[in-house]
Amino acid sequence: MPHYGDYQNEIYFAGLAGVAPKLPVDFASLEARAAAALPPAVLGYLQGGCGDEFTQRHNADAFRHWGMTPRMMIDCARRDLSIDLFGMTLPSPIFMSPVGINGLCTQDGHGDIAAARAAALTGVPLVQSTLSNDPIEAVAEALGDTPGFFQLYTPKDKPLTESLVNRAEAAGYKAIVVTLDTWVTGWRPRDLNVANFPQLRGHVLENYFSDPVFQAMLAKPPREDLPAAVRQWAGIFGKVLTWDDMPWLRSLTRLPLVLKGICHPDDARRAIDLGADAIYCSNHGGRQANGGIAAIDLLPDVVTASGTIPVLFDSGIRSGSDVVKALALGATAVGVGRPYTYGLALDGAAGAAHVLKCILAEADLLMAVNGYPSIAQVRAAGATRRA
Ligand SMILES: Cc1cc2nc3c(=O)[nH]c(=O)nc-3n(C[C@H](O)[C@H](O)[C@H](O)COP(=O)(O)O)c2cc1C
Ligand SMILES: O=C(O)C(=O)c1ccccc1
Repeated sequence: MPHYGDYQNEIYFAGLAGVAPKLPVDFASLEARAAAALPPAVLGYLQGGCGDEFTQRHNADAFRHWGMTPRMMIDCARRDLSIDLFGMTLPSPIFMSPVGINGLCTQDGHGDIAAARAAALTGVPLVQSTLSNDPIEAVAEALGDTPGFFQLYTPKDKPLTESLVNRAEAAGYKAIVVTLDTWVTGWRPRDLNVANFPQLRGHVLENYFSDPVFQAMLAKPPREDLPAAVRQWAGIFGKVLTWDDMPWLRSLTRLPLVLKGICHPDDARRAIDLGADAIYCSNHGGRQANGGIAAIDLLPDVVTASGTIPVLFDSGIRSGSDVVKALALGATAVGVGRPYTYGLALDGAAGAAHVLKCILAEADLLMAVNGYPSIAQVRAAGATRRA
């Protein structure tokens, strides 16, 4: 069983030899470092959100009004952070949320591979976006034995959708995560003010360009006429999905089917009735709709509606204590988004792995101090909303 809290001692002991951690251990310092290092357009796309970014800020701030009560005299010398998901036992309760511009986070343009290596280094599963600078097959290889889940942006073209899902299955991905909230892009002032949308500049489209069904839609290979390929992509990117599409989505795969972007308990119930294997409660980090309620405040009702079906959660996770709170509120597994991308940008796979290790160390030590030896105990203890 990994002892995630040991990362703390590693850091302090390295300090005895005069070595401080290469990257900060807290989100605020990490974000400041990334802001200084990243090209402004990449930073704006990563850091930015919808409208005046109220929902995005509130996602993170809302964790402050949830609290946990420590319990004493419980043997927590060894903590078990493992969870069961999709028939697998995973060593920790976190995963890497899909981020479609991981590819641009490293200078070599292979940030998707670096993210997969970070997953392999930590055992933290990666949800790999459809948007990628490297094809999902290469990303799967870099994952080694660590599980990957494929996040599907459902194209308007059904044969292309089928091809992407078949490729993900063949490459060994363990679940299909269909994102529901991004068939159209939310209003993002930071990107609009500099007229920058990376996909339209030909970035992160490798899964389309490498796909035989997509290639057959073009007169020339994508790299020989990039503007035409990008136009084609823009034309087919986002299918408007409705509940009537669920039987078709369900028929695409035997892998567990996860619906990402569910925020309302009625939607969770409907998804489960129509065959979803897991619910992914998320508001896309406040990038898609502004003015909404913080995702963590929506989680408890979604969990109740989901019964025994697993609930994945992300949006606003910045620390180990955020992870523990989300688990206490009923999440089965918790997604880290922006924090790992900053690590990726600053130090590639090692940087992203550092961020994940810090979050896990803090979560583990919090469980130790609070008297929760396992995730089941965290969940049983719950969290309280402050007035
Ligand atoms: C730059 C960026 C790109 C993203 N790309 C995708 C994507 O391709 N697919 C997807 O389902 N979600 C995508 N997301 C949303 C994340 O999966 C996740 O829901 C979000 O980052 C959670 O918010 P947080 O990072 O503020 O915690 C993206 C998020 C960011 C920051
Ligand atoms: O930037 C995003 O959050 C994202 O997931 C996305 C992907 C494609 C088109 C628009 C937004």
